[in-house]
Amino acid sequence: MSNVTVCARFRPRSSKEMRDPSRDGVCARPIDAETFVFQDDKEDEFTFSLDRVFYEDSTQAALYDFLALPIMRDAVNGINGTIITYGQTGAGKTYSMEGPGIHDCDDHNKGLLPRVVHGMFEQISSSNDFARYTVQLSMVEIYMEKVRDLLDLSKANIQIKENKTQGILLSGVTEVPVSDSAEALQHLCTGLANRAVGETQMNMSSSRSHCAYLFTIQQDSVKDKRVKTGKLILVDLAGSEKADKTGAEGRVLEEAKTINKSLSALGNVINALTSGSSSKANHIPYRDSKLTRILQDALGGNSRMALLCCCSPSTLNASETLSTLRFGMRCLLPITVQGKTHKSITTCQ
Ligand SMILES: Nc1ncnc2c1ncn2[C@@H]1O[C@H](COP(=O)(O)OP(=O)(O)OP(=O)(O)O)[C@@H](O)[C@H]1O
Repeated sequence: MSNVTVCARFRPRSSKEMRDPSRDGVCARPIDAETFVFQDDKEDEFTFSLDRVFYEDSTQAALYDFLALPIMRDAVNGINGTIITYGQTGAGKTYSMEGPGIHDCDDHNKGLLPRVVHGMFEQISSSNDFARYTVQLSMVEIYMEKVRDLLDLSKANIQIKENKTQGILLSGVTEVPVSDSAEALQHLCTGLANRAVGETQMNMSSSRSHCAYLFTIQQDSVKDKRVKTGKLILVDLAGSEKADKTGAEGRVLEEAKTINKSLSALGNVINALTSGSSSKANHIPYRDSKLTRILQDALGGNSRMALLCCCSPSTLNASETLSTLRFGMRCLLPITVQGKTHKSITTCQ
């Protein structure tokens, strides 16, 4: 992977969290735009440095500009990209990805997904006359290792295939051609409404499934007939809370275990990609989960990825936030500090 960005975002505290009197109620103390000091349940302190930290007062626009805009631009130019929100349930993944609603929310609150859609069509319409673009949209949900088509709920078990020319394919998945942002947003709303219907049918919560928005952007050059294709995938992951902490039993426990397995598969894949070795011996375990298999093209090769670690700033959720941040640190590219290569520059104090 040529480029990976890892950021953290602390959402504002909820009213319940505001009432927590311990240690001012917050577990992170900002140092600057990349660094903060984190205090865990035992009051041990850790200094975290990431590519960017978005604190409680950060805007959706700032998040988009730093994290998503460069990846969207590259995707329009044929470079695959992935944007992922990670974190425990209620940490702000969906708010960051969608905002309060895809369609009917004001400009200020709009999340990454509608901003990416607007930005993509803006870039396409401002491009020169020598290229013709087509954009296709698919939307799937991964629940209990089954891939479900959110644009056609009758396709409840989509198979993942690979082909030499097109790479990873979701066999038979609905791909709708979209020619402007209004059309794309309309389909995304349909997909989200279907997701809610599916939840009721299966008696599950959306926080227990991964949701992936897939854009395939094809650029046909009028001049030299060259065709470039960029795949851009946005993923709102299932909540990352640990199975043993939820006190779950039966199906809920199975759900939690399946989610944990796929999230650790994702961590292992990104870790393998960023651990530096480009030799053939460096096996990338894409096949360990449906999630990593779907993301294979958008993560491997000459691609870009941004991971947003969504965090509660509250001491009430400190241990979950610490594991979210540790996941993020595993995904960072090694950094060379004073001649030594570090996986990250996290330090325990
Ligand atoms: N940056 C933010 N600014 C304002 N409110 C936020 C922000 N982030 C999250 N929230 C609010 O916090 C609550 C939880 O956020 P959200 O639903 O996005 O969490 P989540 O991680 O997606 O949870 P789940 O896994 O259940 O989907 C929501 O009420 C949301 O509006």
